[in-house]
Formats: sequence, structure tokens, C-alpha cells
Amino acid sequence: MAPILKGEVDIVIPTIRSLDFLENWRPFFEPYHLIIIQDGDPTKVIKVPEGFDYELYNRNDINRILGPKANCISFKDGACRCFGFLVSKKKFIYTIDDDCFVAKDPTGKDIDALAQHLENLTKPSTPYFFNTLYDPYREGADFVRGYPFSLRAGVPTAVSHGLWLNIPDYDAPTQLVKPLERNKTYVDAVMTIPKGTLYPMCAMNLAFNRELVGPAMYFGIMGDGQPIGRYDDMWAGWCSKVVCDHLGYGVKTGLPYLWHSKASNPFANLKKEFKGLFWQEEMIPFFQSVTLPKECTNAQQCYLELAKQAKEKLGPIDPYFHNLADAMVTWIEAWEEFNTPAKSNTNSSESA
Ligand SMILES: O=c1ccn([C@@H]2O[C@H](COP(=O)(O)OP(=O)(O)O[C@H]3O[C@@H](CO)[C@H](O)[C@H]3O)[C@@H](O)[C@H]2O)c(=O)[nH]1
Ligand SMILES: [Mn+2]
Repeated sequence: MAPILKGEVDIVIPTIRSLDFLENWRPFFEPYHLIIIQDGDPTKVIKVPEGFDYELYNRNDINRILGPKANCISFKDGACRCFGFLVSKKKFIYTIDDDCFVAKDPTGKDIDALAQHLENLTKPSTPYFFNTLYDPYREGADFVRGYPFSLRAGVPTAVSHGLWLNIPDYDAPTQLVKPLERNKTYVDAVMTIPKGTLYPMCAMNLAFNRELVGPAMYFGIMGDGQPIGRYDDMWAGWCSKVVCDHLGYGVKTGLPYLWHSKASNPFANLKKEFKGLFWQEEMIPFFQSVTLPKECTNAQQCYLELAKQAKEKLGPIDPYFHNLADAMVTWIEAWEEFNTPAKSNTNSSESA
């Protein structure tokens, strides 16, 4: 069978470890193009398994390509992955961590996570009214009795948030008290997250429509030189959900699962997350109450407005939020530079 949407998908992988995990994904990923963001020491040579089509960027490349704007891309944090979103030219992005493997469904069959994401993204969402049989567009399901006919067309789907078997995406305190907990529950469901409801978006197994929501998928300034780390995907999740709600796009969560193999160190994570654990209690109410003016009709405009409001409302918590808001603006400037027709050549350090 021909690979689905082959020329319209980039797979973005941030890595500070190795790319050995790709061997496990070979049957599913080999037909697609990979954008690898090598984090940490740029002099380290990382091996990409034979046969994959890829471009690879290390920190020196990011600095060279973005110049002064490179300060909006994090160093020593998985947040560096958003550089791949910026330089991609494809409609869909699938991003995955380097410690994730192919999971099996309850019948023992290997799950093609990318195919399920593309199915989620190419079928509509239902953010305005919940369908109790979950995704009505899945084979074998439909809208249940009482579902408004006027809403059955749904809206375009912008984000597909997949889940994880084995190591769950816990914060450091939860990891510390439950070091042996493993997720073994496979829930065979895809559902739209209702309009007005936020969620903790994890970037381990995430796909999105770059054309609809790419500018709002900014992973912030985290890690080296910042007072916070590991809130990259949370930040992007809150921002992109607010933008999707405003623009009338859907966000789905559920299938596909993958197998998350490696628990990151909870003590190291606690240090990185510490301030975020407090700040999230103020960040979330901000996103819950934010409203975007009707003049904001695309993701760039929405994102600049969010940056303005974040500076004003979150700035008093800590000077970090001033810097983050400035970085959000820089990100949009970079986005416009890279995503305006005519300017597209990034000249990566390596490609095959
Ligand atoms: O400094 C770094 C640290 C990590 N990476 C790469 O980012 C991903 C995720 O890293 P890791 O597996 O260590 O983190 P988890 O706690 O398991 O994953 C969750 O935390 C996230 C928030 O940052 C992440 O999106 C979640 O899935 C790996 O590919 C690392 O190699 C990095 O590039 N730089
Ligand atoms: Mn991991």
C-alpha cells in the first residue's frame, strides 16, 4: 500500500541521545522525510540509520540560520524541536521523542501511529457538542441520537494528540511517588477536546496541521539559561488550544498509542519543572480567561495578540514571562521569514 500523504508530512525529532529507535519505526517512517534537531553538544556526531531521508540541524546550524532570532529556540530542552516546525515546508508535522517505540494494539498488531494521526487530522472534529460514541467519523461509529444535525459537518482538525503505553507522561512529583507505575490501559477511542477546555499537551506523540496552527506551536524558551524547563509542550498546548478555539479548529486526543520506554530522571526533572509547578496555577487561569479579538483571523495574528496579553497578565509573576512574550514575537517574525514564498532555503549541515 502506498504511504499515506507521503509528500505532505515531515517527522520532527529532537534528540540529545541517539537515533537508534528509528530502526524500530523503519517500516512506518522510511517513506517519509525526517527533520532531526540535535540538541546539546554540536560537535557530537549522531548516526542516522541507513536509508532514511532526513535533514539534521545542530545548534551551530540553528544559530547560523536564524542569526539573532536564534534566541527564541531553546537549548538543552526538548523545546528545540520547534525549529523543525519552522523550517518544514509540509502541511502536516508528526513529532516524536527518541525513546518511543512501536506499540501493539490489543490484538498484538503493530500500531502505525503516523497513519492514525493522519486519519485524525484529515477527518473533522466536533468541538461544539460531545458525541458519546467518541469520534463519529471513525469506521463503525456515527453521531448518536440527539446530536444536532447542524453540527454534524464538524470543523477542520488542527491537532492530533496521541498517547503512550508503558511510561506515562507524569510530572516529577507524581513520578517520584509512583516510580513503578506503568500505563497498560489501551483505550480504543479518539475524541475531540471540547471548545473552551484546556488540556496538558504532550509532545511525545503529537501531530498537527502546520498550515492551520503552525505559528501557535511554539515551544517557548526553556532549558539552558532559563528558570524553567519541560513546560515547552504545555505552553504550546495551551496557546494552540486557545488559538484553535478562536479560529474554529478542532483538537483530538486518544489513539494512536506508542510505547514510551524510558523514564527521565525525576530529580533532574523536578529541578527543571520546579517553578512551572507553581506558575502553572496562574498560567492556566490566564489561558482559561483569555479572549482574542475577532480581527485576529489567522494563527500568526492570534499568536501575536496572545504574546501581548501574556506579557501584560503573566509579566507581573516573574520577569521570565516578559522574555517569553518577546520570544513569542521573535518566533512569529522567524515564522514569517521562513514561511513566506520565495524564502525557503535553510542549508542544513547534513542531508541524505
Ligand atoms: O535537553 C534535552 C532533553 C531532551 N531532549 C529530547 O526531547 C525528547 C523528550 O525528552 P525525554 O524523553 O527526556 O523527556 P520525557 O520526560 O520522557 O518526555 C516528556 O517531556 C517533554 C517535555 O520536554 C516531552 O515532550 C515529553 O514527551 C527526547 O527526544 C530527548 O532526546 C532534548 O532534545 N534536549
Ligand atoms: Mn521520554
